[in-house]
This record gives sequence, structure tokens and C-alpha cells, in this order.
Amino acid sequence: MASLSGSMLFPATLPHGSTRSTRFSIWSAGTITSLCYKPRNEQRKVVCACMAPPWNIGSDEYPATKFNNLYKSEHLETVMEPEDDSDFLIECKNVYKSFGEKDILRGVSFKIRHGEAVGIIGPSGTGKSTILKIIAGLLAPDKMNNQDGEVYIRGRKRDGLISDQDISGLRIGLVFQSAALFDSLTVRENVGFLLYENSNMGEEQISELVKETLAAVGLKGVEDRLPSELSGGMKKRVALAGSIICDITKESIEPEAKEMKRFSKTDKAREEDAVGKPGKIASYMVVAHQHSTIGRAVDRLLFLYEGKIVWQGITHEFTASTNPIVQQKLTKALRQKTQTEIGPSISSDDFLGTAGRLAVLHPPPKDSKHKPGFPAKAPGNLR
Ligand SMILES: Nc1ncnc2c1ncn2[C@@H]1O[C@H](COP(=O)(O)OP(=O)(O)OP(=O)(O)O)[C@@H](O)[C@H]1O
Repeated sequence: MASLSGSMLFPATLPHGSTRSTRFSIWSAGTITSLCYKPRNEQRKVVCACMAPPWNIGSDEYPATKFNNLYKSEHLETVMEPEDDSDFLIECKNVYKSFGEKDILRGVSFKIRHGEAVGIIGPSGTGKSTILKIIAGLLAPDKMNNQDGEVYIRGRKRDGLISDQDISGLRIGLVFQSAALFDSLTVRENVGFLLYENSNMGEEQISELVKETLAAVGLKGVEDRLPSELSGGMKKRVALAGSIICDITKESIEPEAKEMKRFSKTDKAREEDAVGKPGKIASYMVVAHQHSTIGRAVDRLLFLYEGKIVWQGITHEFTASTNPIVQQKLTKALRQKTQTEIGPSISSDDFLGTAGRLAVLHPPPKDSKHKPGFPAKAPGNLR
């Protein structure tokens, strides 16, 4: 699954005119979106995950229309508070997207709260990656009947692509499913690549940042290793670290910027004020194939099918649902998929080995109603 990886190897121009592919292109987008990320103690994480089982739904027996009746949440009241628009990080409103003749998204609507851990599930090719790309601002939603599908990020409507906008305090980065590491570079060099290339930070400073960032994704003592010496999951974490290490102000990457002067000074307080420190990841989105992994990682699931969100519910409802279709068909098919295509023994630690797509880094609003620490289910050491 996970088409967000290979198909997204587009180049982008970085500061100083160098051209990179994969995660660095995403990074260049990320640096545009966030100029001053101020960490707060109460930051929480959003996890979004997608998985793509070859479900047998869609057959005559289980057409999508049946699932439209399931567009409801079961027992949401057990964990959700009354809606308050100010508390949403992401909202997709009636989003459409076609590629040529293929209608992929046909009116997708959902909301993700600050601090909420949400997974998007659905068959392969159903448009999960497309949703993430639209949220990330890499794709624009189609106009439908002269109306745009609307994407709101922290209550602000996204117009156009990410490069058109600067949503203060918000950073969005992508980590590809194929880890996109440079094989001949060490972990330290991979993670710190952008800083080595484009900042005037010293070796020691970059090295320290690399170390902290690796720790934030649950890796310690691997700085001198080559990618070939890492497991698949570790590679994903390294890729994620390479993404979030740029949770540094643009000023640190563009030394000529005025703010850089502040940043490069020894004043620790100012530095911390200007820099999003590793380990304060507010939110991120990942993908995974395995339902058991999703269960550990997210609190709520959105089920995308035939271009629409046709079911949503608390994660455990997906398997414990009293809905006979969900219970009998979806979970069964997922189990089959897991055993035949992935293997039954993937542990939660491998979460990022089979996952890793999109990170949204943001400070939650001051008045957010969610308690610090929520969600409880962030994967492994990324908590
Ligand atoms: N840029 C593009 N041009 C043309 N078709 C595209 C493009 N991007 C995606 N598609 C098509 O849109 C459909 C949805 O793709 P998408 O990658 O969003 O699916 P997905 O649900 O993430 O799949 P998977 O789980 O297999 O990764 C697929 O049929 C894909 O071929």
C-alpha cells in the first residue's frame, strides 16, 4: 500500500538553490509554513494512520451504499466533548478530487481535534494518501459545482497549496514510506542533512540537535550507523527525525534572515523561544497496514470507501462494533491481509517500519480543552 511514497519523488528547490527529492522537497514546504514555532508544555500529538487491506467489500454483497448507513460514530460520547470549532486542528469539508476520469474523493468531510489520534482506513487506492496530500497542501481539492472543497487548518481555510501560505506556528512535513535515506551517509548526516547543507550551525550544534531529535523518535546511540545497519522501523524513525529536525525556525536555515541573529546568539532563553525543540512534536500522521498496530496508535478511525467517509468510530469499536458488516467482514479481511501479506509478527515497535507519512507539527491553542497527555495511544517511543 502506501502510494504516498514512490510516486512522490518530485524535486523541489531548497534555499540556496539546491535541488533535492523526497523528504527534502517536503521539507522545503515545511520551512515555508512555519516561521516561528513556539513549543508549549501542554503540547499533544495527533496521529493519523492509513491502512489498505484488500477488503472484499465493494463486491455486490457489500456495496459502498450499504456503508453509507454506517456513517456514524458509535459511543463517541464516551470520549468526545461537545463540538467547539476552535479546538479543531484539521477540518475537511466536502472535499472532491479526481485524477482524469477517476473520481477519487467524492465529498469527504471530517474533523480532527487538537491532540486527537485518528486513523484513516480504507482499501488500497481509495484515496487515503490523496487526503493527506490535500491536508498537507501538496494537492488542491477540486472545484465541484463552482465550490471548492474546503480544508481548514486550525480554523483557517487553506487556499491553494502549502507554498501559498504561512499559517503561523504550523508545520507540516512528510515522511515517505520508503525511508528516503542516503545510504552512504550516517544517521547523523541523514538527519542533519538540511542543516549541514543550508545553515551556518556548527558541527557540534547540529550533532546535538540530531541527538535530541533521534531521542524524540525513540532512537539513541545510532548516530554513527549507516542506514544499512538499521531495521526497517529504525529507518522510518530516522526519516521522521530528518523531518522534524527542521522544526527549527526558518531563520536558522536562512542565516541572512534577521531572526537568525537572535537564534545564533548564546542567549539560551531566546533560542528556546525561537526554536521548536525536538521531543515536543505536537502531532503527526502515519500509515500502517496492520490493524493491531492501528489499534495501539489511534483513538478514532475514519473509514474511507468509494470516495467518502462511510464510517467513523472509536478505534476499539472497529473490531468490537456491533455492526455486523464491520465486525464480520472488515476485521476478518484485515486479519487475512495481515497474515498473508505482512506476516503476523510485526510488533508495535515496528509501527514506523510499516508506517510513516505526514507530520503536522503545531502548538495547540492555549484554550484547548483537551487535557495534556491525550492521546494515550501514540506509538511506542514517539509518545
Ligand atoms: N497524481 C496522480 N495522478 C493520477 N492518479 C493519481 C495520482 N495520485 C493518486 N492517483 C490515483 O488516485 C487513487 C488514490 O490514490 P491514493 O494514493 O490516494 O490511494 P491510497 O488509498 O493511499 O492507496 P494505498 O493505500 O494503496 O496507498 C489511485 O487510483 C491512484 O492511482
